[in-house]
Amino acid sequence: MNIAVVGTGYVGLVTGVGLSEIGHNVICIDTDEKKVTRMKLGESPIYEPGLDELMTKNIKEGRLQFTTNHAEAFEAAHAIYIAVGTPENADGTANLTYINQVVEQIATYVKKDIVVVTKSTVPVGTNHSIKEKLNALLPTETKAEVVSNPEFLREGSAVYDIFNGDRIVIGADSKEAAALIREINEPFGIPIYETDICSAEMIKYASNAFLATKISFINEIANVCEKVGADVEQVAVGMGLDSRVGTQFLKAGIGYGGSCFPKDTKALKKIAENVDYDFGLLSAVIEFNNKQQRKLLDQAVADFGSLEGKSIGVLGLAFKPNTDDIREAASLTIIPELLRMGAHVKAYDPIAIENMKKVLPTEIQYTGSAVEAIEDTDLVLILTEWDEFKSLSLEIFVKKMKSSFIYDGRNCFSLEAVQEYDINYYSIGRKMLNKSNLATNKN
Ligand SMILES: NC(=O)C1=CN([C@@H]2O[C@H](COP(=O)(O)OP(=O)(O)OC[C@H]3O[C@@H](n4cnc5c(N)ncnc54)[C@H](O)[C@@H]3O)[C@@H](O)[C@H]2O)C=CC1
Ligand SMILES: O=C(O)[C@H]1O[C@H](OP(=O)(O)OP(=O)(O)OC[C@H]2O[C@@H](n3ccc(=O)[nH]c3=O)[C@H](O)[C@@H]2O)[C@H](O)[C@@H](O)[C@@H]1O
Repeated sequence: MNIAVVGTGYVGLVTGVGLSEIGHNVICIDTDEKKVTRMKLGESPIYEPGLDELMTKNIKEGRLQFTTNHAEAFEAAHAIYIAVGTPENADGTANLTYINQVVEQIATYVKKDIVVVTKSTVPVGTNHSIKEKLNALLPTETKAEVVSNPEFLREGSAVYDIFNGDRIVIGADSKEAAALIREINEPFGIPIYETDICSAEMIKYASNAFLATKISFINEIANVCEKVGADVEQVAVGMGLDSRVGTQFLKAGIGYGGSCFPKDTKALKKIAENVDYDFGLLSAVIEFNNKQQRKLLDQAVADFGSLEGKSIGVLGLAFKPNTDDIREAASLTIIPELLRMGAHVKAYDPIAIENMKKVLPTEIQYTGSAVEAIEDTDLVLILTEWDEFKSLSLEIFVKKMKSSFIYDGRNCFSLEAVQEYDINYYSIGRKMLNKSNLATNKN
């Protein structure tokens, strides 16, 4: 099958590469010329383990091409996938500017019947309005069908997810269009769930909102655990043994970030508001997550008093490990606040430093290693659970830091391991290991 994929971000590029790997002829279009030039050489513009290799392979085998030219890309396409961004508007609603641009481009360049597949996360009703607009703009003899095919991949494991997802959702009103998209996807060997368009659009938002709720729930449990002397890690294991609860997404920490959970929870709240429904539970999840992202900061202020003049090492800038994405990361909440309070910040991340430099170019002292970031510091904050941090020897903290205060927002170390050292260790939902009575550190 010939497929055109519009937009080569995390979703478009990985989808395009995945579809070519299962045998389709794929042409990916992006308006960003620099990106397209790199991709033609087999270089991924995003950090995603395994992606470069798979791109190069499929380019060489002649199934994967890149262009900035929509007309060329649409010419032979049996289906056009839309995978452009749907960022957040200031009021929390989804911004459909890029989607609308693609609709115009399809209407301008498509000359035959076409099936348009929406991969982007869009509010319920968007696919119906895409179909209406297209059929109004296309010549009368040409017909467009629209299929909602939301994406569930995670950044950092996107290549794995595209071939090993739990389900592929196909939302369609037309049996023929649904059959075409089923046929395209069947080689993935992933269970396919067919439904109507509105339900497919809602499945995407409901899934992300549910996962965000699960994270906020375990984080609230963690906060109570700290106060009653329970250990959230053990509580999560015990809860997960019940298959109705499940073991995943019960990792307590400093809240969820990334380009989707924060944006999609707000968009769903707005979708409900637009039909006069107050989604109170979701509002609480969003509000609580904002507080949880500040948790280490609040704890540091409570323990140290003023942070002015303190040297603080930050380990981890990305919103989660194995990605260079810092969108809505806890680091973006915490670091500016530390700087405002007069602290000196040294920061290290294995791959997200370049992205952080675009936001805070001079205010932070970026280091080339984790060890340099912790050297001579009064306090270290761990914001992302990179394996590189988890495998650091705890002795290094004792040797290199001015005084060994580690505030771990991702529970990278076991309490048993930390207990072996002279370290003051605060983590999420677990006992605080307070070796040198923190009260004496207050300014
Ligand atoms: N990032 C993720 O892990 C996931 C994202 N999603 C959803 O997928 C959609 C895309 O997200 P990302 O891939 O993160 O976006 P992104 O922002 O990384 O990439 C979008 C790309 O589209 C290009 N573009 C914009 N307008 C264009 C046009 N008219 N023609 C050609 N290219 C155009 C941009 O230059 C950019 O390269 C969003 O709706 C998002 O919510 C869904 C699941 C996972
Ligand atoms: O719509 C999307 O864009 C995607 O959003 C998430 O994927 P992603 O944001 O890449 O990453 P996750 O692994 O879900 O992590 C999101 C955030 O939640 C946090 N998290 C996750 C799991 C957990 O147990 N605890 C926890 O705090 C992570 O640290 C991270 O900040 C979903 O997992 C994907 O299914 C979805 O396709």
